[in-house]
Amino acid sequence: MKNIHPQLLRFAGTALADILAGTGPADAVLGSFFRNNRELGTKERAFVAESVYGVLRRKRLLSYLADGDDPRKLLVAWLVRVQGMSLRDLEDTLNTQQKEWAQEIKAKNTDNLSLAIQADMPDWLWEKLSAQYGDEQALTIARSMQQQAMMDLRVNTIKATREDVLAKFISENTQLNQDTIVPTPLSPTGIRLPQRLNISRHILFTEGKVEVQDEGSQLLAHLVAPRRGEMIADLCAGAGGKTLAMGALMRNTGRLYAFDISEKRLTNLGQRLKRSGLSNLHSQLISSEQDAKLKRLNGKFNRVLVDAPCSGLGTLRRNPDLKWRQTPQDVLELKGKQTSILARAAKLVKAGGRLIYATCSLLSDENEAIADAFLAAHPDFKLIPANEVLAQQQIPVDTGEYLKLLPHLHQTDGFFAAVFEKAAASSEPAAA
Ligand SMILES: C[S@@+](CC[C@H](N)C(=O)[O-])C[C@H]1O[C@@H](n2cnc3c(N)ncnc32)[C@H](O)[C@@H]1O
Repeated sequence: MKNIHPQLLRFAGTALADILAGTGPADAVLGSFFRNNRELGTKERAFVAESVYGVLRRKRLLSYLADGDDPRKLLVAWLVRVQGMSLRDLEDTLNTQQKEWAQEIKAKNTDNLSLAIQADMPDWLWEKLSAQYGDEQALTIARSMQQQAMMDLRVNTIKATREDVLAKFISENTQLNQDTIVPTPLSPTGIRLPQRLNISRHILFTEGKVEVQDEGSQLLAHLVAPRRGEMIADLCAGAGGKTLAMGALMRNTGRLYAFDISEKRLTNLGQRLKRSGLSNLHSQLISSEQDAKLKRLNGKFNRVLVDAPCSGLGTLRRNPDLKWRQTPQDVLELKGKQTSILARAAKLVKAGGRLIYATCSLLSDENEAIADAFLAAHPDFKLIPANEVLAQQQIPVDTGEYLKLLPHLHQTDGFFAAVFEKAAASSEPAAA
C-alpha cells in the first residue's frame, strides 16, 4: 500500500464515520456511501473498503492506540500499526496534525495489553469465549477472525461440474497464482479463490453455474443430506444460500419449501433461483414461526433445516462490525427466538424424519445450549452424530456429535449444527 492520496483518506474517514454511527450493518452503509460517491473508481473503492474493514477488525486495539474513536485517527493508527507504514511512506498522505498523531501512535507501548484487546473484542464477548474455550484457544479463534476470508464458490451441479468450473477459472485468471485456485478440501462442490473477485457479471455466475458460498455453509446442506424425491423445508431460508445447495443435492426432484419472515431476502432468493435452474422450490413469506400457513404442513417433511437467526459472530472475518454491534441483550433475545423456531420446526418433521439446527455463531448460548435444551424438551427426538452423517458422504470433517467449524481449524466461517431424528413410531396424529 503506497501513495495514498489525502483525498482518498478523507473518503475513508467519512465512510468509517458513517459506519461507526451505527445506523446499519457495515456492508449496507458502505454500499450506500459508494452509491453517494460515484466518482470513486474501482481502486479507490477497494482502498476505502479495505481500510474501513481493517479498522473494524482491530478497532479495540486501534481505539487504545488512538485514545478514542475519532475515525480519522483510527485510520492513521491502522496505517501505521496494522499496515506497518512508516511516516515516510505517509509523507504526502497525512496533514501536519495527522503526522503528529502518527508519531504518538507509533510510540505507544503495546506490551501488556489485556487479552480482550489482543482478541480485539468487547469485554462481554471475550469473557464468553474465554469461558468456553480457555484463554489460549479463545485468542487463537479471535485472531483467526481478524483475518480476511478467502472467497468460496459453490458449483451448481445441476448446470456444471466442479472440474469444468475450476478449469475455466484457472484459464482465465492468469494474473493469479494458479495453484491458489483450488477445490475446497471439505465440500465436494466448492472452489476456493485466494482473493475476492467481483463475479456478479461473470458468465459462470450469470448462467447460474456458481454461487458465492462459504465452504462451511455448503457443508450444512450436506448435513441435511436431502434425498431425491423428498419433502424438505428450510424454515429460515433467507436469500437461499443453503436452500439452493439443498435443491442441487436433490437433483431438482421432490419438493423444497423455503420460508422466511423477510420479504426482501426471499426476493433475493427468487433472483438466485432463476439463475439456478431449479424447479422444485416453493418459497413462502411467513409472519413468524407461528404463521398459520405452516399448520397444514405439520408432520409432512423428511428433513427440516432451521438455519436460525443468530448473532453471526462466526462470520466476523466478513462482518467484523458485528462484534461492535451485538450485545449480551441481543444474544438473550436471539436465544428465545432460536428455541421457539426450533420447537415449531419439530412439528413439521415426519415420523422418522430429521431436524437440523444450525447457526453461524461461536457462542454456546446459541449453539449447544439450544440443542441440549431441545433434546431435553423433546423426548421423541434423538441426536444423530454429525460426524457420522458427514462420514457417510466421505466428507472428511469430524468435530464429534455436533458440527463445530472454526476458521483456524477448517478455513471456513464459524458454524454450529446439530442433527435430530424424530422417532419412527411418533405419537403425531396422522395428517388430516
Ligand atoms: C442465518 S439467516 C438465514 C441464512 C440462509 N439460510 C442462507 O443460507 O443464506 C436467518 C434467517 O432467519 C430469518 N428469520 C428470523 N426470524 C424468523 C422466524 N421467526 N421464522 C422464520 N425465519 C426467520 C431471517 O429473516 C434470516 O433470513
